[in-house]
Amino acid sequence: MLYYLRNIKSTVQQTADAIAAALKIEVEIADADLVRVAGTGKYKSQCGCPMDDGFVYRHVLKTGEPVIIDNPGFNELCHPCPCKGNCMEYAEVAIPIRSEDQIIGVIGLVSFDEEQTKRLMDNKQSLLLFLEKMADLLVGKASEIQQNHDRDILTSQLVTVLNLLHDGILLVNDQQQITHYNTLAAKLLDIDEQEEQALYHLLENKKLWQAVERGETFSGNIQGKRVATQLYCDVVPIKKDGVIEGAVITLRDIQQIKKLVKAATVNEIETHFSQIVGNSRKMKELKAMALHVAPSKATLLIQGESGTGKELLARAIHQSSKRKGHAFIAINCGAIPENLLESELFGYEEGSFTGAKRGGKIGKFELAHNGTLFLDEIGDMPLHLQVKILRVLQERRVERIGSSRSIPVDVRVIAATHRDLDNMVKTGEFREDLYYRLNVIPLTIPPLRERLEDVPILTQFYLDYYSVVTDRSVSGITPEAIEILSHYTWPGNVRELGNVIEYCVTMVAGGMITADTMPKRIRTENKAEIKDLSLNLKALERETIMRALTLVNIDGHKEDAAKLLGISRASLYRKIKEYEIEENKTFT
Ligand SMILES: Nc1ncnc2c1ncn2[C@@H]1O[C@H](COP(=O)(O)OP(=O)(O)OP(=O)(O)O)[C@@H](O)[C@H]1O
Repeated sequence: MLYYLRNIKSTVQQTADAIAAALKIEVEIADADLVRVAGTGKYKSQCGCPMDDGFVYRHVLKTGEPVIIDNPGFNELCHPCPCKGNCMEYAEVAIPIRSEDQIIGVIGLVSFDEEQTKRLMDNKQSLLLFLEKMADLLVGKASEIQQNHDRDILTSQLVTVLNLLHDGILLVNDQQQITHYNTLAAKLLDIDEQEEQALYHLLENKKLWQAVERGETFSGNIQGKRVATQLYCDVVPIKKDGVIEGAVITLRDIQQIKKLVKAATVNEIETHFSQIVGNSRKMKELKAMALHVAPSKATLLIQGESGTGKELLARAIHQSSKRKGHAFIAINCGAIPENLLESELFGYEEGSFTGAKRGGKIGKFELAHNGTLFLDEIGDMPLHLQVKILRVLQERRVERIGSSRSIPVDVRVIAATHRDLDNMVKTGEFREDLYYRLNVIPLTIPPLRERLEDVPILTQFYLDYYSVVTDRSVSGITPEAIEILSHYTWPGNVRELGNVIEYCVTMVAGGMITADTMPKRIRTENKAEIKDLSLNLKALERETIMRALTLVNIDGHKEDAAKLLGISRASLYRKIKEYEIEENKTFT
């Protein structure tokens, strides 16, 4: 590292004065750029000036060797000097100021009379040793100043970085004293910068204090002592060569975390009952029922086939409840591997299992505090987790994996499934106690095939939606196409209908949706269905006619049979012929 004598000007001057006083001789000290940094006697007034004719010093700086000149003007170093022959100096000693492998300056002693010259020349060797010691002192001081300066810069860089962070940061020493904190920590904990700060003055939690003292990690909710705010803290110990030096504590305002969660879950998808499309009697009844139970605290179970809108209904219920200002957290129990599901739901403490994240993890129950937790596909929940869910529902507290601390949670659970839970209880696949707990208010969404009258309105809804989303307007849909949609069985329910309309809107691009532009499977199933239906109708008609003939006891009473059937005698004869009914057969 390169040190600069100009950074320790006053120390350099004090050193020059001390040498001059001790040796009664003039002293000048130059830096590596040949600028006089300090001087005594007649040189004092020339400090800060470049030494243009410092041929001797230039040589010392270049070679790193001391120089003694006892015959100024005759020494070969004096040859280029313009003052050669008029030199006022009697003798000179110059030694390098060396820092590691660099020369950072020169100390020069100059005599201006015989007496000074004698003193200089008689004690050459001890003088050189003395000057070397002085040079070392200057290097030591320069390095100390430079290191302080570098440390100050590093500190202010760190402070800037710390203050840019979105977490509060406390640095604590091994005595639990706070040595540094950023502005957010000062705000979160109400730190008074005049006071000396001990950790226990600011944060109320023995486990946290112990973790710092023992050099252990810690994560958890903590109450600030001077503020009402609940904080989420992480402690990471600082150790050097195995010795505890202190810790870094990060602080997050729990309300802020919740706001972020809410922003990510609520604002984006606010769902209202008006968004649940459907005017069929069954849907009207369902929506009325759901609207009625929405404000209550009751746990709900929504049953229905895939794609019938279970999550949509759950969101609408949340939005119509007092919890709407808080998070709606959805988790699909069937889509998460069994070994991860538990930690997703309940969270875990740091170090509770191999692979656990540093700082632990907040579970969905905690995230949904004050809000709604939507447990989709609850029928896929493993039995051992069903027990844990039941416990949370009963005790309204949750325990993270690896923690004995139970955290109070106020969560409304809405569960959903496409499976027959009633039957699963009978076969032992679903716990009866949990089933009854969840099924306080059951809501069943009918499959689309049981409310085909909703197909036209849903079709229009998706036509409008996908015209906007795909930016391709459609001029309309033919009655025949609507007819086909209305006769399809919709195994994938509303989701499938939405997909079909998206396909049509994309395919026709500005034109009319017709039967021919429908996906093939919809058209083919439909034709087969219509054929089936007409065959069924014919079979039914044949059977009814045969029953009527039996009732009136066949022979001679065809008129009565026609009356019973509400058709003319001629029609009855035509149909007997058409259906090849054997007239003399007795029908029982
Ligand atoms: N009545 C409806 N009105 C408007 N959109 C609906 C309706 N029902 C369902 N949808 C839409 O259909 C899609 C599927 O709905 P949702 O995810 O709520 O169904 P689900 O029953 O939860 O399905 P799964 O059981 O497969 O998760 C969503 O895009 C949803 O917006």
